[in-house]
Amino acid sequence: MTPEQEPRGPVDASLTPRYAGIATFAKLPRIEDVPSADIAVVGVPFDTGVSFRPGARFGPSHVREASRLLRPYNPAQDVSPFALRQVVDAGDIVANPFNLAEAVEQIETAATELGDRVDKIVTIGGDHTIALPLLRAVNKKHGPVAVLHFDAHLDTWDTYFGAPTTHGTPFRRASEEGLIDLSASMHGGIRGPLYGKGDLEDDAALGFQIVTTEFVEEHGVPAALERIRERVGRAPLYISIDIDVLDPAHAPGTGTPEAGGLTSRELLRIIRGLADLPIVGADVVEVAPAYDHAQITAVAASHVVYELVSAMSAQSG
Ligand SMILES: N=C(N)NCCCC(=O)O
Ligand SMILES: [Zn+2]
Ligand SMILES: [Zn+2]
Repeated sequence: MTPEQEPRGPVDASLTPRYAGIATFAKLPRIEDVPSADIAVVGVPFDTGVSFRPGARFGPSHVREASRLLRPYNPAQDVSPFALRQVVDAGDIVANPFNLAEAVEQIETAATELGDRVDKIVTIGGDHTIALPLLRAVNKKHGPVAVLHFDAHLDTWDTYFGAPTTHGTPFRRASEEGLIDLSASMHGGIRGPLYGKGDLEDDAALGFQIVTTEFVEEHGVPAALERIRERVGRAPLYISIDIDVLDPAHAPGTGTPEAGGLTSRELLRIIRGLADLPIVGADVVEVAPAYDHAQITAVAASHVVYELVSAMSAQSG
């Protein structure tokens, strides 16, 4: 690589204090500032699809603020993602807060266009509704993908107040549209009260399998990873992470918190254990800063994004 071809990394924290300057993700360059990019982090500030507490529209900027402290070498994966690939912050996708259908189209269009410019995208939400247009965009590029979905919630419910497109329904809609390889898809970290037993039956009928939080507690991360890896195989993999998969102690800043979740340490270990899989895209959603304290949730989310980018960097190219 000639020096001009070398990726432009984050602002050097030994020359400019981390707390100075505008917060792009990890102080990385903006997409406009480099000739081309391999991996883009993009925000989708949108929360018109929520069933309970609003506020995830402020998630992207909150996660970027907390990402200032990330450093360029990731010892857990033995990789320097920002040196290996050109990683950029692609800013925020504009999504109409007053018209959910239009917003969903805007997100699909913008994610498709961005997907034409870069190899892989990690999206910061926004509420979980955005996974539907993101999967539509991914499907155009890769066909049906295995979906590994970490969440307290199934998000395969049918409708809320008659509305089919909400943050509780993206994986039902994506399944119906054939966007997902349902022979290789799985939920991780599911827990908490449901509307009825039928929720689980409906979910299984769609084709999903589940590794619950209880399974992780009972058998540990290695056993959970074994089940996940057996299920997803080597299919192109999309990872969707609802930050409420974490215990509210680890992620209070979210709209539909459920007690008894994973620790951030467990989630980070799980992602690291998937780092060699063909991850084609990912999202981290449902960070709602109004309920956060001391950036607890945003720090966790920023590290989750960092582990995803690290894993992708070893595969892109
Ligand atoms: N995707 C998230 N975070 N939550 C879905 C919860 C839907 C419900 O209120 O039942
Ligand atoms: Zn959730
Ligand atoms: Zn969710």
